[in-house]
Amino acid sequence: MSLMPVEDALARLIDGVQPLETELVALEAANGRWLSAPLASTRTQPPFAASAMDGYAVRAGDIASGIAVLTVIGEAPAGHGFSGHVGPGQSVRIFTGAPVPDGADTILIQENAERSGDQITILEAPKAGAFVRPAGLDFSDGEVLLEPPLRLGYRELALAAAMNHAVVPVYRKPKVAILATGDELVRPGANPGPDQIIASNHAGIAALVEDCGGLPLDLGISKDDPETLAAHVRRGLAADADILVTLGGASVGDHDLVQDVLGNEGMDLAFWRIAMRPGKPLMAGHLGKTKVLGLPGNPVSSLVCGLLFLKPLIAALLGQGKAAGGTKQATLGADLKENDRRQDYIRASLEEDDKGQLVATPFAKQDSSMLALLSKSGALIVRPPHAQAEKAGSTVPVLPL
Ligand SMILES: Nc1nc2c(c(=O)[nH]1)N[C@H]1C(S)=C(S)[C@@H](COP(=O)(O)OP(=O)(O)OC[C@H]3O[C@@H](n4cnc5c(N)ncnc54)[C@H](O)[C@@H]3O)O[C@H]1N2
Ligand code: MOO
Repeated sequence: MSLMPVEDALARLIDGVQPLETELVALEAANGRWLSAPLASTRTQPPFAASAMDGYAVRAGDIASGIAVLTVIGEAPAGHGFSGHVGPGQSVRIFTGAPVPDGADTILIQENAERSGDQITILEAPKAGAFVRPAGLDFSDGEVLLEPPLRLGYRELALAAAMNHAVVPVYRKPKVAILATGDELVRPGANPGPDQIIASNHAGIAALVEDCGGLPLDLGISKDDPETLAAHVRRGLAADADILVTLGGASVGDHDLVQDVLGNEGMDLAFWRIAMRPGKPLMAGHLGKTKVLGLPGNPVSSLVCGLLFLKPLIAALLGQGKAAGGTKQATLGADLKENDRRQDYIRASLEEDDKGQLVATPFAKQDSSMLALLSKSGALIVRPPHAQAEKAGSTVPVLPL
């Protein structure tokens, strides 16, 4: 049985995937969304030379000539500029954020002035231009400050607001329908029968979808019979899912019906069975406009395949092009034996040694049903097919989790 290399499968899955449509969303709803077009400022910020401190707007020339006392001729709070002109020997009471009045060019902070009526005595002379923010210090009208690929977070949203955008263009969230399969499965919180277990993959994959910027859609659990499975699949298609993820039923057992049922529904198969561990029975195809990803049932296989395949697929739909590999180099913390033909993703702890170097130590047990072990893992050590035995202390690529 030939198995497809991981890189080939990933390329087949991602190549030619076009980003989804753009929608305009209010800033309040845009946290975590992926920007779909460059965003230029509609303003210069600050739009005028502004005071950075509370104090007095003065003339640098007066200070240089050694004047010690100035007359206060008006006031400029933030939002209310002083409309007159500051002449020699004069100053204006000013507050942080207010426009520096015409004629003035320097701020004397109030701690360094003593006021008496409309006179101030300079206690400590400011440097010329002190505490004045020139117009455009932050950015200028027309400047492109945010560009895709970019996920909008708190800093970007504050900046978009300062640029005077109330709405931003973002890619529509990919809708990911998730369907678990198996007579043995019940939802978390239910009472399992004696031969049943709790369906766990759904919760993990849905969270991963959200982390990637997608919208998970729960299609529930289908029994292992073709009609029920087909009905669930049709519900996913009717909901206009961009991606249909099936969980389990992807292997070769008599009750692994997913591929047959999807085939009957008209799926074009792109690939099935990958040279990787965990995750060998991974399957992909498309049903009309809906991309289909069949993840293996074993929980760790499901989540690792989600990370390696579903995540880049969602990224491509959100305009991120080819997602980077994301591996780092780490020192191996224990010996590894030689690898077979499947690319291995070995669950490992990840720690920093006293020199700040990452150390990845593989766990002894690697069964693909062990979720507790996965949650303890800091990284997956990536072992290419047929990799030679490796001694502790050598350098290996790791995928931090
Ligand atoms: N004769 C062979 N048997 C198997 C092969 C093979 O090549 N030849 N491949 C094995 C590998 S590798 C994997 S991975 C599994 C995956 O098979 P399926 O995708 O068909 O998954 P199921 O058989 O439905 O389930 C496997 C296992 O995972 C549990 N499961 C399923 N769904 C969930 C869920 N949503 N939440 C939690 N646990 C789930 C299920 O109860 C089984 O224990 O096949 C091997 N067999
Ligand atoms: O691929 Mo399976 O995921 O080895 O358990």
